[in-house]
Amino acid sequence: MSNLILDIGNTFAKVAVFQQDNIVTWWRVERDDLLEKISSVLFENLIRKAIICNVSVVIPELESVFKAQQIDFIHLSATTPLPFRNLYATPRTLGKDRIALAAAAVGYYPARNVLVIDAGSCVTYEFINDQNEYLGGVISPGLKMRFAAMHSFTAGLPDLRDQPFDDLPLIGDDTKTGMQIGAAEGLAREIDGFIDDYKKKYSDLTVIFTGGDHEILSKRLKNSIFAAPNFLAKGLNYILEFNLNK
Ligand SMILES: Nc1ncnc2c1ncn2[C@@H]1O[C@H](COP(=O)(O)OP(=O)(O)O)[C@@H](O)[C@H]1O
Ligand SMILES: CC(C)(COP(=O)(O)O)[C@@H](O)C(=O)NCCC(=O)O
Repeated sequence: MSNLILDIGNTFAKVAVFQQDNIVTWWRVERDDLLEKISSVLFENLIRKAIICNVSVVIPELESVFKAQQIDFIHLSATTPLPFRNLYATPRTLGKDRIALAAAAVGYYPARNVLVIDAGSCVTYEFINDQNEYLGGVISPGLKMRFAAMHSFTAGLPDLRDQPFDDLPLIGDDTKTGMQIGAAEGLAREIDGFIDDYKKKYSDLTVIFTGGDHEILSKRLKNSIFAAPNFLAKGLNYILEFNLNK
Protein backbone atom coordinates (compact mmCIF):
# COMPACT_ATOMS: atom_id res chain seq x y z
CA MET A 1 0.00 0.00 0.00
CA SER A 2 1.40 3.40 -1.01
CA ASN A 3 0.77 7.11 -0.50
CA LEU A 4 0.25 9.49 -3.43
CA ILE A 5 1.72 12.96 -2.98
CA LEU A 6 0.69 15.87 -5.21
CA ASP A 7 2.64 19.13 -5.06
CA ILE A 8 1.09 21.58 -7.53
CA GLY A 9 3.43 24.55 -7.87
CA ASN A 10 3.18 27.65 -10.04
CA THR A 11 5.43 26.17 -12.76
CA PHE A 12 5.15 22.38 -12.47
CA ALA A 13 3.12 19.74 -10.67
CA LYS A 14 5.15 17.08 -8.90
CA VAL A 15 3.68 13.60 -8.34
CA ALA A 16 5.35 11.17 -5.92
CA VAL A 17 4.64 7.70 -4.59
CA PHE A 18 5.79 6.84 -1.06
CA GLN A 19 5.93 3.56 0.83
CA GLN A 20 6.16 4.42 4.53
CA ASP A 21 8.86 7.12 4.74
CA ASN A 22 10.52 6.22 1.46
CA ILE A 23 9.96 7.86 -1.88
CA VAL A 24 9.55 5.10 -4.48
CA THR A 25 9.22 7.25 -7.58
CA TRP A 26 8.32 10.76 -8.69
CA TRP A 27 7.49 12.79 -11.81
CA ARG A 28 7.51 16.46 -12.77
CA VAL A 29 4.57 17.23 -15.10
CA GLU A 30 2.81 20.22 -16.66
CA ARG A 31 -0.41 21.06 -14.81
CA ASP A 32 -2.47 20.23 -17.93
CA ASP A 33 -1.08 16.67 -17.92
CA LEU A 34 -1.64 16.08 -14.21
CA LEU A 35 -4.99 14.24 -14.32
CA GLU A 36 -3.69 11.83 -16.96
CA LYS A 37 -0.55 11.19 -14.90
CA ILE A 38 -2.61 10.52 -11.76
CA SER A 39 -4.79 8.03 -13.64
CA SER A 40 -1.75 6.07 -14.76
CA VAL A 41 -0.18 6.17 -11.28
CA LEU A 42 -3.43 4.91 -9.73
CA PHE A 43 -3.57 2.14 -12.33
CA GLU A 44 0.01 1.00 -11.66
CA ASN A 45 0.17 1.39 -7.85
CA LEU A 46 -1.99 0.34 -4.95
CA ILE A 47 -2.63 3.81 -3.48
CA ARG A 48 -4.36 3.94 -0.13
CA LYS A 49 -3.93 7.57 0.92
CA ALA A 50 -3.23 10.83 -0.87
CA ILE A 51 -2.44 14.46 -0.13
CA ILE A 52 -2.96 17.48 -2.38
CA CYS A 53 -0.90 20.64 -1.94
CA ASN A 54 -1.87 23.32 -4.45
CA VAL A 55 -0.55 26.90 -4.60
CA SER A 56 -1.68 27.32 -8.20
CA VAL A 57 -5.06 27.36 -9.96
CA VAL A 58 -7.76 25.04 -8.59
CA ILE A 59 -8.25 21.75 -10.48
CA PRO A 60 -11.91 20.93 -9.71
CA GLU A 61 -11.79 17.29 -10.96
CA LEU A 62 -8.93 16.34 -8.64
CA GLU A 63 -10.86 15.38 -5.52
CA SER A 64 -13.46 13.39 -7.47
CA VAL A 65 -10.70 11.15 -8.87
CA PHE A 66 -9.80 10.08 -5.31
CA LYS A 67 -13.43 9.85 -4.17
CA ALA A 68 -14.26 7.60 -7.13
CA GLN A 69 -11.45 5.22 -6.13
CA GLN A 70 -12.26 5.44 -2.39
CA ILE A 71 -8.81 6.76 -1.55
CA ASP A 72 -8.55 8.66 1.75
CA PHE A 73 -7.15 12.07 1.00
CA ILE A 74 -6.27 15.42 2.54
CA HIS A 75 -6.42 18.70 0.68
CA LEU A 76 -3.81 20.66 2.63
CA SER A 77 -5.39 23.87 3.98
CA ALA A 78 -4.97 26.43 6.73
CA THR A 79 -7.04 24.20 9.07
CA THR A 80 -5.11 20.93 8.53
CA PRO A 81 -3.54 19.77 11.85
CA LEU A 82 0.24 20.16 11.65
CA PRO A 83 3.21 18.56 13.45
CA PHE A 84 4.58 21.98 14.45
CA ARG A 85 3.41 25.25 15.99
CA ASN A 86 2.62 27.78 13.30
CA LEU A 87 3.52 31.32 14.45
CA TYR A 88 2.98 32.97 11.04
CA ALA A 89 0.97 36.14 11.62
CA THR A 90 -1.39 35.38 8.70
CA PRO A 91 -1.70 31.56 8.64
CA ARG A 92 -4.63 31.69 6.20
CA THR A 93 -2.44 33.33 3.53
CA LEU A 94 0.59 31.10 4.13
CA GLY A 95 1.48 29.07 1.03
CA LYS A 96 0.60 25.39 1.46
CA ASP A 97 3.96 24.45 -0.08
CA ARG A 98 5.66 26.44 2.67
CA ILE A 99 3.67 24.49 5.30
CA ALA A 100 4.95 21.25 3.73
CA LEU A 101 8.58 22.46 3.83
CA ALA A 102 8.24 23.38 7.51
CA ALA A 103 6.74 19.94 8.22
CA ALA A 104 9.69 18.27 6.50
CA ALA A 105 12.08 20.33 8.64
CA VAL A 106 10.53 19.18 11.92
CA GLY A 107 10.16 15.61 10.63
CA TYR A 108 13.75 15.21 9.43
CA TYR A 109 15.57 17.69 11.70
CA PRO A 110 13.50 17.80 14.92
CA ALA A 111 14.46 20.24 17.68
CA ARG A 112 16.98 22.03 15.42
CA ASN A 113 17.16 25.55 14.01
CA VAL A 114 16.47 24.94 10.32
CA LEU A 115 16.32 27.21 7.28
CA VAL A 116 14.66 25.59 4.25
CA ILE A 117 15.26 27.30 0.92
CA ASP A 118 13.05 26.27 -2.02
CA ALA A 119 14.17 27.60 -5.41
CA GLY A 120 11.02 27.23 -7.54
CA SER A 121 8.89 29.85 -9.35
CA CYS A 122 9.59 31.97 -6.29
CA VAL A 123 12.45 31.37 -3.87
CA THR A 124 10.98 30.83 -0.42
CA TYR A 125 12.87 30.70 2.87
CA GLU A 126 11.28 28.96 5.87
CA PHE A 127 12.68 29.21 9.38
CA ILE A 128 11.77 26.61 12.01
CA ASN A 129 13.37 26.94 15.44
CA ASP A 130 14.63 24.27 17.85
CA GLN A 131 11.27 24.39 19.65
CA ASN A 132 9.58 23.10 16.44
CA GLU A 133 7.97 26.50 15.92
CA TYR A 134 7.54 27.92 12.42
CA LEU A 135 8.29 31.65 12.41
CA GLY A 136 8.04 32.50 8.68
CA GLY A 137 10.80 33.59 6.31
CA VAL A 138 11.14 35.28 2.94
CA ILE A 139 9.42 35.28 -0.48
CA SER A 140 11.60 36.37 -3.39
CA PRO A 141 11.50 36.21 -7.22
CA GLY A 142 12.79 32.90 -8.62
CA LEU A 143 15.37 32.41 -11.36
CA LYS A 144 12.97 32.21 -14.33
CA MET A 145 10.91 35.05 -12.91
CA ARG A 146 14.02 37.26 -12.91
CA PHE A 147 14.64 36.54 -16.59
CA ALA A 148 10.94 37.04 -17.37
CA ALA A 149 10.84 40.35 -15.47
CA MET A 150 13.92 41.77 -17.25
CA HIS A 151 12.31 40.93 -20.60
CA SER A 152 8.79 42.12 -19.71
CA PHE A 153 9.71 45.42 -18.08
CA THR A 154 12.21 46.66 -20.68
CA ALA A 155 12.11 47.38 -24.40
CA GLY A 156 15.57 46.03 -25.19
CA LEU A 157 16.23 42.89 -23.15
CA PRO A 158 15.62 39.46 -24.71
CA ASP A 159 13.68 36.58 -23.16
CA LEU A 160 16.40 34.24 -21.85
CA ARG A 161 14.14 31.99 -19.75
CA ASP A 162 14.85 28.87 -21.78
CA GLN A 163 18.49 29.58 -22.66
CA PRO A 164 20.79 27.11 -20.88
CA PHE A 165 23.96 28.38 -19.17
CA ASP A 166 26.64 26.96 -16.93
CA ASP A 167 29.77 28.71 -15.57
CA LEU A 168 29.55 32.49 -15.76
CA PRO A 169 32.39 35.05 -15.72
CA LEU A 170 32.70 37.98 -13.33
CA ILE A 171 32.38 40.48 -16.15
CA GLY A 172 29.53 40.06 -18.63
CA ASP A 173 30.80 41.31 -21.98
CA ASP A 174 27.52 40.91 -23.87
CA THR A 175 23.80 41.36 -23.15
CA LYS A 176 23.07 37.70 -22.66
CA THR A 177 25.95 37.05 -20.24
CA GLY A 178 25.26 40.24 -18.29
CA MET A 179 21.65 39.20 -17.75
CA GLN A 180 22.58 35.63 -16.82
CA ILE A 181 25.10 36.87 -14.25
CA GLY A 182 22.50 39.22 -12.80
CA ALA A 183 19.78 36.57 -12.62
CA ALA A 184 21.79 33.56 -11.43
CA GLU A 185 24.84 34.96 -9.62
CA GLY A 186 22.69 37.76 -8.21
CA LEU A 187 20.21 35.23 -6.82
CA ALA A 188 23.03 33.08 -5.40
CA ARG A 189 24.41 36.14 -3.61
CA GLU A 190 20.97 36.89 -2.22
CA ILE A 191 20.70 33.33 -0.90
CA ASP A 192 24.20 33.47 0.63
CA GLY A 193 23.35 36.82 2.19
CA PHE A 194 20.22 35.49 3.88
CA ILE A 195 22.05 32.35 5.08
CA ASP A 196 24.78 34.57 6.58
CA ASP A 197 22.18 36.72 8.36
CA TYR A 198 20.34 33.73 9.82
CA LYS A 199 23.66 32.15 10.88
CA LYS A 200 24.59 35.31 12.75
CA LYS A 201 21.45 34.87 14.86
CA TYR A 202 21.37 31.02 14.95
CA SER A 203 24.99 29.77 14.83
CA ASP A 204 23.91 26.09 14.82
CA LEU A 205 21.69 26.60 11.76
CA THR A 206 20.98 23.65 9.43
CA VAL A 207 20.32 24.81 5.86
CA ILE A 208 18.28 22.67 3.44
CA PHE A 209 18.17 23.58 -0.25
CA THR A 210 15.47 22.24 -2.58
CA GLY A 211 13.27 23.14 -5.58
CA GLY A 212 13.58 22.86 -9.35
CA ASP A 213 16.48 25.34 -9.55
CA HIS A 214 18.47 24.01 -6.58
CA GLU A 215 21.12 22.35 -8.77
CA ILE A 216 21.94 25.36 -10.93
CA LEU A 217 22.07 27.61 -7.84
CA SER A 218 23.69 25.44 -5.17
CA LYS A 219 27.04 25.24 -7.00
CA ARG A 220 27.19 29.05 -6.95
CA LEU A 221 26.83 29.30 -3.15
CA LYS A 222 29.63 30.02 -0.67
CA ASN A 223 27.72 28.50 2.25
CA SER A 224 27.40 24.76 2.66
CA ILE A 225 23.88 23.44 2.41
CA PHE A 226 22.15 20.03 2.41
CA ALA A 227 20.68 19.42 -1.04
CA ALA A 228 17.31 17.69 -0.65
CA PRO A 229 15.55 17.36 -4.03
CA ASN A 230 12.22 15.95 -2.77
CA PHE A 231 12.04 17.70 0.57
CA LEU A 232 8.59 19.21 -0.04
CA ALA A 233 7.12 15.82 -1.02
CA LYS A 234 8.63 14.32 2.15
CA GLY A 235 6.95 17.04 4.20
CA LEU A 236 3.60 16.29 2.56
CA ASN A 237 4.01 12.58 3.24
CA TYR A 238 4.76 13.41 6.87
CA ILE A 239 1.61 15.58 7.14
CA LEU A 240 -0.44 12.81 5.51
CA GLU A 241 0.81 10.20 8.00
CA PHE A 242 0.36 12.66 10.88
CA ASN A 243 -3.34 13.04 9.95
CA LEU A 244 -4.33 9.67 8.47
CA ASN A 245 -2.15 7.14 10.26
CA LYS A 246 -4.41 4.11 10.45
N1 LIG B 1 13.98 19.13 -16.29
C1 LIG B 1 13.51 20.36 -16.11
N2 LIG B 1 12.59 20.87 -16.95
C2 LIG B 1 12.12 22.10 -16.77
N3 LIG B 1 12.47 22.91 -15.75
C3 LIG B 1 13.35 22.48 -14.87
C4 LIG B 1 13.91 21.18 -15.00
N4 LIG B 1 14.75 21.01 -13.97
C5 LIG B 1 14.72 22.15 -13.23
N5 LIG B 1 13.89 23.04 -13.78
C6 LIG B 1 13.64 24.37 -13.18
O1 LIG B 1 12.65 24.19 -12.17
C7 LIG B 1 11.94 25.40 -12.00
C8 LIG B 1 10.60 25.15 -11.34
O2 LIG B 1 10.86 24.61 -10.06
P1 LIG B 1 9.69 23.99 -9.20
O3 LIG B 1 10.31 23.70 -7.88
O4 LIG B 1 9.02 22.86 -9.91
O5 LIG B 1 8.71 25.24 -9.12
P2 LIG B 1 7.22 25.35 -8.59
O6 LIG B 1 7.13 24.46 -7.37
O7 LIG B 1 7.07 26.78 -8.29
O8 LIG B 1 6.31 24.88 -9.69
C9 LIG B 1 11.83 25.96 -13.38
O9 LIG B 1 11.76 27.34 -13.32
C10 LIG B 1 13.11 25.46 -14.07
O10 LIG B 1 14.08 26.49 -14.10
C1 LIG C 1 5.28 32.13 -2.36
C2 LIG C 1 4.61 31.11 -3.25
C3 LIG C 1 4.06 31.80 -4.48
C4 LIG C 1 5.68 30.09 -3.68
O1 LIG C 1 5.16 29.25 -4.68
P1 LIG C 1 6.10 28.39 -5.67
O2 LIG C 1 7.22 29.25 -6.10
O3 LIG C 1 6.65 27.23 -4.86
O4 LIG C 1 5.23 27.89 -6.78
C5 LIG C 1 3.49 30.35 -2.46
O5 LIG C 1 4.02 29.78 -1.32
C6 LIG C 1 2.36 31.28 -2.08
O6 LIG C 1 1.47 31.56 -2.88
N1 LIG C 1 2.37 31.80 -0.83
C7 LIG C 1 1.34 32.68 -0.33
C8 LIG C 1 1.93 33.82 0.50
C9 LIG C 1 2.62 33.41 1.78
O7 LIG C 1 3.17 32.30 1.89
O8 LIG C 1 2.61 34.22 2.74
